[in-house]
Amino acid sequence: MAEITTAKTAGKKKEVEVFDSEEAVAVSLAKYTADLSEKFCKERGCFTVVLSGGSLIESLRKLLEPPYVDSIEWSKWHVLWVDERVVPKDHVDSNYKLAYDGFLAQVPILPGNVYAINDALSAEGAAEDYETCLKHLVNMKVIEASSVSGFPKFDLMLLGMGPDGHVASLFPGHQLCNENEKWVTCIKDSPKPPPERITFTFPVINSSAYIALVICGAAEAVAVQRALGKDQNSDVLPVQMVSPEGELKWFLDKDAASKL
Ligand SMILES: O=C(O)[C@H](O)[C@@H](O)[C@H](O)[C@H](O)COP(=O)(O)O
Repeated sequence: MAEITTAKTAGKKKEVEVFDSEEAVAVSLAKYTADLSEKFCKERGCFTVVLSGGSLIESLRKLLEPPYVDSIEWSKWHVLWVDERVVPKDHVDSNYKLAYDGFLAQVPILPGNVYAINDALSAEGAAEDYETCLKHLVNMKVIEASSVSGFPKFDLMLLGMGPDGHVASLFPGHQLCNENEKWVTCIKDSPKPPPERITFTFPVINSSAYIALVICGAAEAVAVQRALGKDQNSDVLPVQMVSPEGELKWFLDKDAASKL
């Protein structure tokens, strides 16, 4: 049985759900994503979904099966990345390749609605180019603009977390965690290889309507404990800075939640 904790602070809703297994996380994540897809396709005529790299893509596998594979309005999806490694799109480290091979190639999302980074550019160039792409999509009203922050407001952001508490390519103690003007920026000294990446900034992440933080495995348990337990440590982990305008839901398996 899943354990659920829900809290509302200053109008923001945060829910933490602990599942018995990664399989149960994947089942619930598929329903959560499909329900939001239905809501936004009905309300806005499209659905903007932001992916991260890592194990998240594997956790989306239930969307590739009935009933969701047939019921989701895939042609209304617009897919972007919260972070990407600065490597060619066919490189083993590419988040695009990971998502394409493991997910996108198996559903009828329109190729023109999949926004990969320009892999012909430098890290700085790719970040600027991606920000320009976001601005265009906001102007076209594919992506909403937040009336609170003015930053792009994605319908659903799907985030993983590293054992050190990083999200996207925003690492503990790194100055990029404090970037508050740019929409997309680059890092050239990522502690997790490869070193060059582009990433959305916290103002963009936190303007989201919905964020799912999907965390499985014992390696992440200490960071989960620091973020959700009674933490005495004054250093704030990037994952603790995730605080969307809309709703935040943590999907944890019991190993990730083992220190709570
Ligand atoms: O490009 C990346 O490295 C990812 O976007 C990164 O932020 C990832 O989501 C976390 O590191 C969690 O990865 P795991 O789920 O594989 O632990």
